[in-house]
Amino acid sequence: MSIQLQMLGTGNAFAKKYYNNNALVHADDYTLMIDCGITAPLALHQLGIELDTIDAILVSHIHGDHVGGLEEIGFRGYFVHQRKPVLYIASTLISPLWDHTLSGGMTQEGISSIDDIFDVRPLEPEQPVELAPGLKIELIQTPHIDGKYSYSVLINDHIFYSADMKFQPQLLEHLVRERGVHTILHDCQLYPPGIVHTTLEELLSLPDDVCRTVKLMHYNDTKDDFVGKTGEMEFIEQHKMYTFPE
Ligand SMILES: Nc1ccn([C@@H]2O[C@@H]3COP(=O)(O)O[C@H]3[C@H]2O)c(=O)n1
Ligand SMILES: [Zn+2]
Ligand SMILES: [Zn+2]
Repeated sequence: MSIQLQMLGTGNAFAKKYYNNNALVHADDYTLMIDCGITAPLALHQLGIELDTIDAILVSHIHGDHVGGLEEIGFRGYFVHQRKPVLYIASTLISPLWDHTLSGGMTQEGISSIDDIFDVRPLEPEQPVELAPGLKIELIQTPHIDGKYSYSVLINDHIFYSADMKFQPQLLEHLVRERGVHTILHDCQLYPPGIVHTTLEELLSLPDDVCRTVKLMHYNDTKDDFVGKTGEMEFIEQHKMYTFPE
């Protein structure tokens, strides 16, 4: 079965032309949302996608452009739909997400923990989980902010979806050459220095066989200036539906 991917947004944290870098992954009639940033509820609305068509949300790390929409989604589930959204999240991120991000806005009578709002399904890195027939995910811990956890996602063994991450050429080579990854969706900082992200320059330095698999996302508003300057790597466009072989 093929996987369909639609980015709700492809922008970086400060982009204004593009929504936050969040994705919908469709496997048959199951839909997984990867990250739920500040702009995710608006992007869903603009696309005419109802919340109840999303089967689960997966969180890569705790930054606003990746989790900032969870309060709205959680409250809508609690007060409007009387349904807890399913939340796949690395076990190390559960307490940071609730204690440092969500609890300030959401704690009230009847709501005292993340489990009151979400159907939390803890994940461990390198332990694949089948979410639905035809959709398997595996978290891979990748470096982003020193001292904080962040997890990229391997989809059906062959599609690597980067969380925000510093350049990891050895990991990317390993994924393509040893693990059969055919598509790498990678965050891309167009201007150096990357510091907490991978730059276009770094991605262009990858060997050809790896470079060929890379598609660029999480870019800034001047992305059009770089069209034709990214070698074999193409920019993923928000809202367009892409089909990848399994
Ligand atoms: N050490 C840091 C930490 C964060 N940042 C910026 O803040 C953004 C938070 O969301 P992001 O998508 O991870 O991108 C980060 C950097 O732009 C940064 O530039 N340097
Ligand atoms: Zn980000
Ligand atoms: Zn980040």
